[in-house]
Amino acid sequence: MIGVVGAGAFGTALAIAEAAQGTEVRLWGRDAAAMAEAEASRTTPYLPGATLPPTLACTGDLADLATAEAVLLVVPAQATASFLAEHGAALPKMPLVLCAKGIDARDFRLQSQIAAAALPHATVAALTGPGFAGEIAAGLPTALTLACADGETGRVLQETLSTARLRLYLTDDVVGAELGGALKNVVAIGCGLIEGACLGASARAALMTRGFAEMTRLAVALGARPETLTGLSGLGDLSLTCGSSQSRNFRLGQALGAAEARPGGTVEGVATARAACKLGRERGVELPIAAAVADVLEGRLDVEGAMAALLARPLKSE
Ligand SMILES: NC(=O)C1=CN([C@@H]2O[C@H](COP(=O)(O)OP(=O)(O)OC[C@H]3O[C@@H](n4cnc5c(N)ncnc54)[C@H](OP(=O)(O)O)[C@@H]3O)[C@@H](O)[C@H]2O)C=CC1
Ligand SMILES: O=C(CO)COP(=O)(O)O
Repeated sequence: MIGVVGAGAFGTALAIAEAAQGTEVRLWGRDAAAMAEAEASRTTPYLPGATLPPTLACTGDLADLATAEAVLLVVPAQATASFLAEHGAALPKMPLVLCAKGIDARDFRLQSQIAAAALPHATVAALTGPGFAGEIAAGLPTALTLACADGETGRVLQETLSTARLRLYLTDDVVGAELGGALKNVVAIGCGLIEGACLGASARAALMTRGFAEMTRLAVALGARPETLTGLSGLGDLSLTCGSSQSRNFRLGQALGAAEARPGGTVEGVATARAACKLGRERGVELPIAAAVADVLEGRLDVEGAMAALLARPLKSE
């Protein structure tokens, strides 16, 4: 049995993908009444049109996950620390697969660092890469990165979690995989800003490419291997989210660029932009794009001002 903790769009999509091949899955959500409603109706407001497969059970009681062979943690990145502090002891002592994409804005820790501190004896892995919840739930072909420092646990998880439609590639570079997934959200907001402000496809390609260089610089300074960033979890997810309005990060940028109201929902790149700037300052890594995105998000610059600041930087070699 696979346990999934966090019953939003992505947690439910992963639960559906695993259960679609007949695996028993238990999906936990913090709102017991909403979970009872999902269990009865076989639907969820987070994924309109999706049907929960028969082997997927919804619950509001973490004790129902006690026999899970692995647990996927899919609460938003900014909630991981408080969730593990409150409920970590109730999770089964089985590998914990971290699925959120973000850096904690309070103490600048990665998800794996938060989990290691909260559950020092747990084996943790990260699941990241290009995949929209709606597409995964619909059974469309998707490839993701599974990162685990322990090779044998990683191989078992890769076998257990891969399905006919969801193909997991394995790496032991947890820091690289996590940072690819977290930092691409910041660049996706930037690309959305360009789209919303009608600054053109050329500007978007430039921001995406220079954003990728910036992601790699910071990730390597924090211990990642550069080739991890060229894989699914970095370049793969960047290319998905920097050009699709299915991405909430891209959509937020688009709305701000067009001077429209901010859409709601989980937009991980907002907190991560600020956290990345802090980590960059600490490590002496220049992050002009993350800084420009943070400046716009926090109202210090408008899109034109941010673009002017980027264009005025000294000319560089590539
Ligand atoms: N959606 C996608 O396509 C993808 C998302 N991700 C990542 O997955 C993570 C989750 O995103 P997503 O599922 O889309 O977000 P959603 O906004 O769809 O859902 C978030 C879920 O987390 C729950 N939640 C929030 N805070 C807590 C908490 N403190 N304790 C327990 N549960 C909590 C919410 O509960 P409630 O309903 O009660 O508010 C909700 O069920 C993000 O890091 C995102 O980057 C990764 C790849 C794809
Ligand atoms: O990370 C994602 C797809 O890989 C989802 O992107 P958003 O969080 O921007 O919607």
